Formats: sequence, structure tokens, C-alpha cells
Amino acid sequence: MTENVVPLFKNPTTSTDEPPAEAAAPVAVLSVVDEPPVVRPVPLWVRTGRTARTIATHPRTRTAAGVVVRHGSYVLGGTRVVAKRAWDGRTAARYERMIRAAEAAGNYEAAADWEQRGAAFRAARHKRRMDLITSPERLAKNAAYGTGGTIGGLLVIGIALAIATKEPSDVVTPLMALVDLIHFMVTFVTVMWGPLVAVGPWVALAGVWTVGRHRQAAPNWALPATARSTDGEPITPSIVVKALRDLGIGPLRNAIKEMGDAGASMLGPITIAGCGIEVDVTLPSGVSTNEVQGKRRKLAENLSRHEHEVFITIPVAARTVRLWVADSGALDEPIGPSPLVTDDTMTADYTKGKAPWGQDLRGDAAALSLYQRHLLITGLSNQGKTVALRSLALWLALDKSVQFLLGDLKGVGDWKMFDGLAQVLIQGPTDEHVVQVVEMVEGAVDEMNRRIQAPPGTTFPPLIVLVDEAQVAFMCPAKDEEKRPYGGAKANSRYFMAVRKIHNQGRAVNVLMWQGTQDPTNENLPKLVREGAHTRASLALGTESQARMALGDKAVDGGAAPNLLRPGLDQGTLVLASSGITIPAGQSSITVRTHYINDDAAEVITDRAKALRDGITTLTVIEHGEERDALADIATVLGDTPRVLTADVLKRLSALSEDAYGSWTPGDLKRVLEDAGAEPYKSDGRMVVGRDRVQRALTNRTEDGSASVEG
Ligand SMILES: Nc1ncnc2c1ncn2[C@@H]1O[C@H](COP(=O)(O)OP(=O)(O)OP(=O)(O)O)[C@@H](O)[C@H]1O
Repeated sequence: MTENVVPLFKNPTTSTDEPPAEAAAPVAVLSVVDEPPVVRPVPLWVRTGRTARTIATHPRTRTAAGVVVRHGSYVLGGTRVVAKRAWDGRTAARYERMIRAAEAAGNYEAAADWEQRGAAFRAARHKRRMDLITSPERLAKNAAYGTGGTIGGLLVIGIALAIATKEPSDVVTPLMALVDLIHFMVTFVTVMWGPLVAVGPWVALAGVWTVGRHRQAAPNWALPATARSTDGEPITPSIVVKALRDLGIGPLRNAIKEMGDAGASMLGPITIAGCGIEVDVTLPSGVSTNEVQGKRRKLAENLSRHEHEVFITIPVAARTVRLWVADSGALDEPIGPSPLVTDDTMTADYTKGKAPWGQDLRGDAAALSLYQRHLLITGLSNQGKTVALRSLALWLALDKSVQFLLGDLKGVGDWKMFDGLAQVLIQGPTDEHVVQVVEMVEGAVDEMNRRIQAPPGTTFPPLIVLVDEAQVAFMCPAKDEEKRPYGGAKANSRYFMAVRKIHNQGRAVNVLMWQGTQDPTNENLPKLVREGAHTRASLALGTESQARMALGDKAVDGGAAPNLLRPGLDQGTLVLASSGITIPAGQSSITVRTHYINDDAAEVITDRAKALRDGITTLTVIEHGEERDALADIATVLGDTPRVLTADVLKRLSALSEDAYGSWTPGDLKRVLEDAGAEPYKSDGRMVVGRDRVQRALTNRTEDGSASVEG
């Protein structure tokens, strides 16, 4: 086997099988042993220091120190509190403090009131003191009368007893019983005095310790971990005052210091509001409401809450901010299902009803009126915009008079349940889809114009023109044959102009524009379009400038902050500025946590909505070349003018409907007029169309509509 082994080393000197020959022979090995290193002794003071540090930093030492400091502080703090209470009870200190607090808060009326109470207290105290001067004499007299009376009374009882028992010695029996009682009490006190003196101070100590413990009167580090953790702590007036004091607003801090313990006088009552509390704070003069609003995060942290759990709004009262503070973590709990899902008998009323959308932060139902209001919902991607917009449409669909034209420029099926319910449903993200959606919106503009021209008093069914992911339309680069862009925000941009027209004039004739858009910028959501919406809602957004785009400056200046919602965590929570919802007085917006209606539930609701209507065939593409009555259109463009040049008629026709007449030649016009018996004729050497001829032809023409044309 050994011949098969290939050595891996040049001259292997050892083999695993045979030990080397020299290893067998004993060899005397001399080796140099290094001197052991000289270990210098550590000086005593260093060792002592180290030991002291080890002992001082040992967890047990720290725990022991914490216990000692904690309980010592409880006693000291409790003594301070008890002494202060006693001092407050006997002096006018409380009144002085309240006067200072009221003055610091700028509330001079309250200051005067406290001053009056203080004066009354002093007068009463003075009277008591004056009474004391004459009291020893009265006390002595009273004692003499009392003793005499008692002895007299006991003697009378003794005489009655002696007569009854016929035993003269019984006269003093009651008196002797009193003497015995006094003797017993003296003996009792003598016996108990020692233990009382020994125990008394300890009882007093325990009393002040309990007061101090109750007030947590110890440094934070010395408190037990459970008391130290302020997470989820209920909000009390002193916590709010402390949080405000530590906001870093100089005048506020000074005013609160000045007020001392009376700082809570700045606060209104703390009331339970939904899953949190609400309190109004009247700020001292010199502190503005928006200074406090600007410190939301710090205030939240001072209250041991996350930023999104604290809302600061400005109510009607002057110099007042309203704080809403959520119970810790309460906003992360889901809200219940929508009544649209739970109540399958629910119907809607476009004019008078309100869509059940969710809950406000107070936990009250948040319902939105959609009557004659254009709508805009924005938010970052995947925050619940489509679901929120769809919830409104689902409710409104339960009013059978409502019609929908629907463009979903994402096209992944979020709106597919509206097939068979909406008049038009375009779904898809491409430029072709945008073209279709633009034509759909332009169709709504035509409908709006027809409605506007209808006789006064005509009522119109609500027509909701809904475009989800509208930013795709604004950003679309496609142009039509005349080089007019479908997207963009120029004067000739087709989507932009159509939306603008509906915004300007649609409301009164119930043609309403609803748009959902993502991550707004000036490019994908032009200013005029943002501001044309009456109801503006925003889910979580990236920045304050986006919040301003979404909701407008007024709402953001009033405290609306969708940019502070947490993307991902606050899905479905939106900030809303609208006259269609009840917003607490003085606030400019309201935060709504919307119900989540998933696709399946949405389908159930649309099935109900479809059952309310006669079958609707939904168009999924816009048909070009609508049927038009050419002769009637010619009469329309002639108006009141007796004769109009054929060239001008052509121009006016193509302005009326580009699709139908844009490609017409003079020959086309001539043919239609000749067919109707109203052929053009020459006037002053130029071809004209005569109004009377057209009118006569319209009157005479047969019912089969021979003048209709397809463009
Ligand atoms: N009210 C709600 N409550 C809780 N979660 C919700 C709510 N609404 C939506 N969500 C969650 O958010 C997800 C995204 O919702 P949705 O599709 O409406 O977002 P989006 O903002 O329209 O997104 P994109 O802009 O990307 O289309 C849903 O799948 C759901 O998980």
C-alpha cells in the first residue's frame, strides 16, 4: 500500500506509521527560560477605587440605592405635600396662587374673583383671631358652669337613687362612678402613653410616606419600572400642564411657572372623546395657537404618545387650542365594518342622505353628504384611496337615480363590480385608455351643456363622472389629430379643460366630477383642478406641501396634517375638508377612519344596486360618431341670422361637434341641405344658407329623420 502513497512534501521526514529514528534516542534539550515578567503591585488606592466602583455600580447596589432614595423621597415629598396642605388651609396662600395663575393666563376677571374670595377669607380669619382674645375668660366660665352643672346633675340623680333604694350613701354613687371613670381614663392613658409615644411618629411617617407614594414624589430613576413607564398613562391635568410647560415655548413656560400649582386653571374639563380624551387649553397671553400647533411632536412625546396620536385644532374660543389625545395604541385598532356591509336593506338618497364613511377620532359616525359637490381624494400609493372613493360610490349607487361614468386608469379590477351598473366603465392604464376616459369626460361636458340649456326648473339625475388614478390622465403625453394634448394642464389640454368645465358649471345640474389621484404634484394635479373640488380628502401624504395641494392652505393652516399620518399603518385614515360633513366648530378639517369594504363585499353591494335598476349595458369603450341630426344642428348654428355663408356654417358645425362635422366639405353640407329641400343659394355672389329654408325643411321633414348623419 505504501508504494501507492504520493508524498505531498519534498522530503518527508516523518511518517505516521514509523516514528523517526532520532525521536527514539533520548536527547538532552537545553532551553533558555525567560525571566518571569515583573508584576508591579497595584497600589492600594487603585484597588480600593476599583472595588468601590464595582460595588457602587453593581446592580444590587443600584437597586438598593433606588429603594432607599425612593422611599426617602416618598417621606420627604409626602411631608412637603401635607405641610403645604396645612399651610394652604391656614393661610391665604391658595388665593394668592390662584390670583397669580389667573393673571399669568391673562384672565383678569378670574383674578378679581379670587381676590374677593381671599379678602373674605382674611376677614373671617381676623374675626376668629379677635374671638380668641376673649375666649380664655369665656372658656373658664364655660368650664366652671359645665363642671358645676355636671356635679349638680349627678347629685340630683344620686338623690333620686337614694330615695329609690332608701340608702343615703347612694347620693354620691353617680358622682363616684364619674370619679372612677376619670380614674380609669387616667390609668389607661398612663399605660398607653408609652406605646403611643413610641408608635405615633411611625404612624405619622407612614402617613406622609403614603401621600408621597401616591404622588410618586421621587426622582424618575428611583421609581419602580412600572411607575416609570408612562406609556398608556391616562392623561391628567397635571400631565397636560407639564407637557405644555416643557414644549420649549418661553412665554408659555414662564406663565405656567408663574401659575405654580394652579397651572391646571388653563385647562377646560378633560372629557372622554372616542378612543381618547379632549381638552381645551386657554393659552396665556403672548402665546399663539399656531406656536403650539407647530410643536405637535414634542407635545405628543411629552404626553407619552406618538405624534399621530395627538391632534391639535383651533376651536372658536380665542387663544384656545383643542387637544385630542388618543388612548395609547387605540388608533391602531381597526374600526368596525361599514353599515353598507352589515345592513343589506340600506338605500341611499343623493339629495338628502349622507354616505356612512367611517368614524371620526371621537368615535362618532362620520357621514358625508355628496349632494352637488365635486370630490378629490389624494394620498400616497396603497393607503386606501380607491377603497375610500369606492365606498362613497357604493353608497350612492344605492340611489337608483344616480348614473356613473367611470374611468379607472389603474385597471386592475378595483371597479369591475360596476360593470352593469355604470353607464361607462373604462379600465386600464395605457394612453388609449386615457383617450377613452377623456372622451368620456368630454361626453359628460356635452351632457352638462345640454342640461344647462334645458328649460328652467328641469330636474336632472345625478351624473357622477369618476376618474380613479387621474394623475395618469394629466401625465398622458398622447395628442389627437389636431395636436391637442390629452394630458397636461395647458389651455388646450383636453382632460384638464373638460374637468375644468365640469368643475365650473356641473354642480347646479348634478354633473359631478370625482377624482382619485396619487402622490400629488403641480404637474399631475394642477392647481385649478385641486381647487375646483368642494370636498377634498387626503390619506397619508409625504410632505406638508403635498398636504396643502390636497386639502388647501386653509385646512392645513387650521391643523390638517395628512402628511403626519403613517404610510402603511394608517391605511384608510383620511383628513377631510368639506362642507358635506359636520366638522367641530372652529376646525377646518376632520380626521376620518374609513370603514374597509373589500372587493367581495363591494360586489354584494353593487349587486343590490343593480337590482334596484333596470338592466344597464355598460359601455367599455366610447363609441365615436354619435347619431346627430344634421339639419337640426344647421338650424342651431344659424341661430337668428337670416343668411350665413356656407363656409361659416361649416366652421360653426365643426365647433359644435368635431367628431361629426370636423371632416365635412362644402359638398357634404350642400348634399344634406339639398336632400332636405333647403339648398344653399347665392346672395351677393356668395353661397349662403338661408334660415327660413332650413326652418321650413325642419317643419316639413318626414318622421324618418332623413337628415340624420353619422360622422
Ligand atoms: N379603510 C381601510 N382600513 C384598513 N385598511 C385599508 C382600508 N382601505 C384600504 N386598506 C388597505 O389598503 C390597501 C390598499 O388600498 P387601495 O387599493 O384603496 O389603495 P390605493 O391608495 O388606492 O392604492 P393605489 O394608489 O396604489 O391604487 C388595501 O388592500 C387594504 O389592505
